[in-house]
Amino acid sequence: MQYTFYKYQGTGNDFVMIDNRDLHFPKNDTNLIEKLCDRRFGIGADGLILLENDDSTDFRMVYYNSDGNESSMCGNGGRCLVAFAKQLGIIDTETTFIATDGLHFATINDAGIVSLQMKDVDEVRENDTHVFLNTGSPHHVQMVEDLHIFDVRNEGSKIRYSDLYGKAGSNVNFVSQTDENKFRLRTYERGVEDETLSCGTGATAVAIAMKATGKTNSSIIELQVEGGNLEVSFTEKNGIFSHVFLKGPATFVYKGEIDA
Ligand SMILES: N[C@H](CCC[C@H](N)C(=O)O)C(=O)O
Repeated sequence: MQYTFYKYQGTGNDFVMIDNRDLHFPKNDTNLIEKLCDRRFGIGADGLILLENDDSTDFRMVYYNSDGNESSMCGNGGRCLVAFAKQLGIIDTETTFIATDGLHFATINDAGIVSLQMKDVDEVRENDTHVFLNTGSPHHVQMVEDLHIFDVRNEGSKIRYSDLYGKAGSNVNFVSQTDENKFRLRTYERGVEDETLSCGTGATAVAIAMKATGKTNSSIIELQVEGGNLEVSFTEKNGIFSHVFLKGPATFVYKGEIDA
């Protein structure tokens, strides 16, 4: 079977995007999705995203990690999907779409910068070594020294598979503060089972966790990730974070055909 795909990346978190409005794609074929995401035997990506029709919004987002399994919300993938929808002529400069964690409003400017509204966060679980919260995907957040030489893959894997997070596991973010409202993070991603160059729900989780734990008083946070820079902004009232926006570039790389 031949598939047309579009490759996108958002601060180095990369995706195979497929226009599935005609529902031709075999959504339950885990092995096919894993192969398409394989960086040697396939196209190569951290995840695969289907754009589908929806009765009450501009489109539906269906997200798969590179292990081939459907998963929870992907912030960078959501931003790339907005750019893809514009490339297909489905939207112009703003949209509302539906994803596994609910509705998302987003805008895209002429420079391809996408600002994506993320779900509200009403629970930030703090303890002495780390913070846990869900920004559409589950995230463990902990401060580390010497982040630039930290063993993210091994240390992240230990936490992801630990008793802390049971069978479902969690994404794991390691953070250092570089200024009052600036942080650097590196992320071990569940379902990729490796460090990725960026994680949008992770950057969102780090920004909220840093505010919740008093590391910053700002509500506009700059995140340096391995693949670039993201901005997260929010409103906080009585421990509830709303109007949460994840902003950054979403870039079309190439269009291709693959027999698989
Ligand atoms: N690996 C995540 C989903 C993708 C998250 C990440 N790519 C993002 O940009 O938010 C999970 O299974 O929870």
